[in-house]
Amino acid sequence: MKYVSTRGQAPVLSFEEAMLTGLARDGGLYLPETIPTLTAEEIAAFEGLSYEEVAFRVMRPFIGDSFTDDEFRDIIAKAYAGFGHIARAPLVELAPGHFLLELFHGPTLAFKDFAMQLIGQLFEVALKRRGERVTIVGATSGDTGSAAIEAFRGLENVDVFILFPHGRVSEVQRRQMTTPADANVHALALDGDFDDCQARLKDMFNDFDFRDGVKLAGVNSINWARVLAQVVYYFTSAVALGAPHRKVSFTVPTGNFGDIFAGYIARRMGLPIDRLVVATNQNDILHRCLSGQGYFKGETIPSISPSMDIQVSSNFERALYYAYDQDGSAVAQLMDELKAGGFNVSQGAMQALAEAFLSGRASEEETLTTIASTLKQSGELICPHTAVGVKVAEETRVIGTPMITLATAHPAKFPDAVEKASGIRPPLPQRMADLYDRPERVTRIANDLGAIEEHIKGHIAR
Ligand SMILES: Cc1ncc(COP(=O)(O)O)c(C=O)c1O
Ligand SMILES: N[C@@H](CCOP(=O)(O)O)C(=O)O
Repeated sequence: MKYVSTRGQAPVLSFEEAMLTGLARDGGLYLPETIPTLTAEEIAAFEGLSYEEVAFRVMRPFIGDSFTDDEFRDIIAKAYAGFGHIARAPLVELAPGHFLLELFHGPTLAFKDFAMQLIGQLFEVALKRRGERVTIVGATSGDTGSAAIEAFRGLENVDVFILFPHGRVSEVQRRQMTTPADANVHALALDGDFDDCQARLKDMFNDFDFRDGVKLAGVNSINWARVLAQVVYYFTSAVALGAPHRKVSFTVPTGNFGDIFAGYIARRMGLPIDRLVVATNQNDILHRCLSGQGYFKGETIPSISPSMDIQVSSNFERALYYAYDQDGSAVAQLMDELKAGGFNVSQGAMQALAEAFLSGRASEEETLTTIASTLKQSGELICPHTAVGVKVAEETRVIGTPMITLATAHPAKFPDAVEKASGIRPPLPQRMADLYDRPERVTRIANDLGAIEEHIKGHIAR
């Protein structure tokens, strides 16, 4: 299995190399050269299997010879052992035909744990075997950062630096990043928004002296392994509702487009997905683009679903690559135009995107109302990101086809918004009950590439 860049100018790599490399050296994102498929019989056979076994069968064809079967099974087992639910990703019925896929039973209470716990194990095995050490830098709007810290804290061969937008994450998210005491963990509060954090991260990858000097690695969904791990729960949930014998639809609260893109991959692997719906908050650049208005950056307005406050949606580049018939130079041209403010999508590519995705948006008011109405109708207390999904799913689902909305975070990560909407302040799980009492450790940093690079160079373990 070989991996190629969306911009067509970077070395072709193995799974392990692509995972450790992060951003391609031409600025693009790695994708498998071909997408393996599963037959209807192979998918039907997932029924009744453990999450771990399905994870093995779905991901194995993408791994090539980077890990042996025994190694890979062992890694998967360790990755999900700490989840607080035996099903790992349980389904809950909200209303007849509308289901929530609860993705918040991992250690940091968001869907990011599914991929991050896995790649923590994958990195550890690969780095030990190679005798290498890496510097992981991550950009976060709140959830990737805490999941990465949890997955990599205390590991011998890794330093972790997380850039988060100062004042734009929830207090729980911030404390999850600033309270771990491990020496290899560094939380950096950047003066800017998430797009600034992600832009500086990509700048670091494109600064080859720095990149090679610190052995930079990435665990954002830049990293293909992150997306791959998220493909699995599309299969487990769809099969639980009758796939491949019937179609199912998904609505995905979306920001950086990694989670919905994993659904797109599941469909291309053979999972019969009917509707794949992108749900955005008031930062609705993706909804506007999928509605035919081009992809033009605006100001990011802070919302009550802060993890989705994103304008430059990294994985949309991967969707564009397929929409433009895998033409790397066309994608590179669009990404150049994006630097100058945005681009229009060609008619053919727009048609391909429209065949793949539907979209919708929820305003702040609609998000609050949905938290309240969902509680009233089903007894489920949901986080604001999930509420964006539920609202859009209700508008786009069709009778006769089950709709699965991805519940991407636990409501306790966003207690202020949830309390405002429902009157209930969701408590943190017992194991995190002292989060507000733990001392914080954080460095405030300017939105300046040189300053960030100097800080990292001065703080990596030698
Ligand atoms: C809770 C939550 N919901 C939804 C999203 C959006 O997911 P994605 O960035 O994969 O589109 C994020 C951020 O990634 C998130 O943290
Ligand atoms: N919402 C994310 C943003 C980063 O997304 P990623 O999937 O590329 O890591 C977050 O919570 O940090």
